[in-house]
Amino acid sequence: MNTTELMKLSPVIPVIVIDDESHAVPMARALVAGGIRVLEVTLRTPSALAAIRNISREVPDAIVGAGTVLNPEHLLAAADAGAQFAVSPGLTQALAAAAKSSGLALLPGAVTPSEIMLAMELGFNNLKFFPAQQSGGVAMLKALHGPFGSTKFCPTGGISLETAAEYLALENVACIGGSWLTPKALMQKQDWAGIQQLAEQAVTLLRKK
Ligand SMILES: O=C(O)C(=O)C[C@H](O)[C@H](O)COP(=O)(O)O
Repeated sequence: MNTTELMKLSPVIPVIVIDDESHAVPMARALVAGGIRVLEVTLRTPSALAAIRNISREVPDAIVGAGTVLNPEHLLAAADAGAQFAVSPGLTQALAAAAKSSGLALLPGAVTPSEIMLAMELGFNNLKFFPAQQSGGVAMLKALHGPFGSTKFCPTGGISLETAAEYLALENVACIGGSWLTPKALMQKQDWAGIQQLAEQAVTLLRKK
């Protein structure tokens, strides 16, 4: 799995926070049943690595990766837990080197021209654009398309079902990320049918051209 393939698999990548390890597998099954296979579990909670491990073992149709990967230790722990990709909010040389040597696909974050140039220098042409809305959103991505015509972005941060289509219509946007598919309230209630419905709604409304 490389990031080009990954970004083609789903118009939207849910950004997931797992507070309770037991929620991971039923939540992943609900998203997959709703048509979303690529899942980003953020390493923000103590349950995250166990969640990745359990999803990768028990939900074979899911392609599970780790989000909030901030350093080589996170990346290696994610790979060890069975993550098939990693997403980071930014990029460092150490993280780039760890991704290269481990072979794990990394989607690193960049928003400014210099950050994008550095990422390209380190071998990354598929980037997360984070935080998307706060960094200038659609207008910023349109402006970046001029000098960086071959770079593809996955904007994430501040995007909702209402604004998602605007992003996906851009030539340099391959997919988007968002937390709205797994809201805390539904997770706490273990409302897996509700999460499946959110996934179905997103898939129906957001087919990438
Ligand atoms: O922790 C990370 O590395 C992240 O990926 C941050 C997420 O992209 C945003 O938290 C998602 O943004 P919202 O959809 O606005 O909630």
